[in-house]
Amino acid sequence: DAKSKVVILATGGTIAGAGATAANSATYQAAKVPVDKLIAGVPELANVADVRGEQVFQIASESFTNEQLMTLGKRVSALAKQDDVDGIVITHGTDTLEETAFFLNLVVRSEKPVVVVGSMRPGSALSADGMLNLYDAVAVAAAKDARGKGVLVAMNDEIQSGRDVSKAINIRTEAFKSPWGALGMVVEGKSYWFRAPVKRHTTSSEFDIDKIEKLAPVEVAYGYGNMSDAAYRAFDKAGVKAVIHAGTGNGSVAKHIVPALQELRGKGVQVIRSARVTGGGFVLRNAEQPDDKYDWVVAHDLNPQKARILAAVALTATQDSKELQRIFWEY
Ligand SMILES: NC(=O)CC[C@H](N)C(=O)O
Repeated sequence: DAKSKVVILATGGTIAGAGATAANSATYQAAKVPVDKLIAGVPELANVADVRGEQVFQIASESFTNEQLMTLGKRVSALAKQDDVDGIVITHGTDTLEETAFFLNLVVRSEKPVVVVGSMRPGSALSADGMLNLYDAVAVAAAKDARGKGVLVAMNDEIQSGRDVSKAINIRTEAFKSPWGALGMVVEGKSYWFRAPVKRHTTSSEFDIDKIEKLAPVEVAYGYGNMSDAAYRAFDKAGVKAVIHAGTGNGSVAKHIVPALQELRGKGVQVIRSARVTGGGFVLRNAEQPDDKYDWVVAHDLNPQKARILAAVALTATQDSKELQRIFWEY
């Protein structure tokens, strides 16, 4: 059997990090080690695929911009169209890995496996997790049964849906959780599957990175007791197309914030209710707030940062709040 051909696109993060000593598991510099060195560090990759690397960026992922998402997405899409590419792995900082994975899940029109991977400890640390995570990610990207399941995240022996997964812990290697559970596991280079996503993604998506030029500006404000409307007024001045309200409980909105949000909506800004409560529920429409009356949108089960990604993509195609709500139900 010919081995699968997998391209590793490196963007930085802790998986490319280096610390002063092996005891530095948490204090180190991210985005230091080039992709060829990452690949050379795991000779076993050659057992599961023919791999080659490309250095796309060398950054910590909290600094990822919309322009960088676009650049990465267009590169993934171009590679996925090539006959000599069977799967793509993206090494990424963990802080915003969930956003990039969801973005690619929405806009890359390919059945080929796209697997995003990071690590919680730099390669220089005792019990570094990056090498096994990279091996697992390449093994999943090379696997035929990973095709058509949307963009995946392989971390800590688990295969997660890029749509659902979130960084939930900042220190432990079991940092990534999905409220709906992992899709499967990867053990010694073999994938084991237990469920598949039902939301629209990749080949069943109406969005296509090849046809998008610029993402819409969307900002997020966090809800809490005594919240003021200052952030929303500032976002409005800055020219946003949508605001994500990371509301309390069921995406609830303090009564003294409602007038500012209605004012923004009146000017055409979309108001999207997400929630700071992310353990495994979803925001119910017309509960806590009259969304129909105010012409607001609910983010379904998407956390605020994922809701930002979907809104930034969807608003390249429509400015209609009903369409936007349909998209939030379907993706
Ligand atoms: N574990 C990590 O990758 C975190 C490092 C850095 N903050 C980043 O997201 O790139």
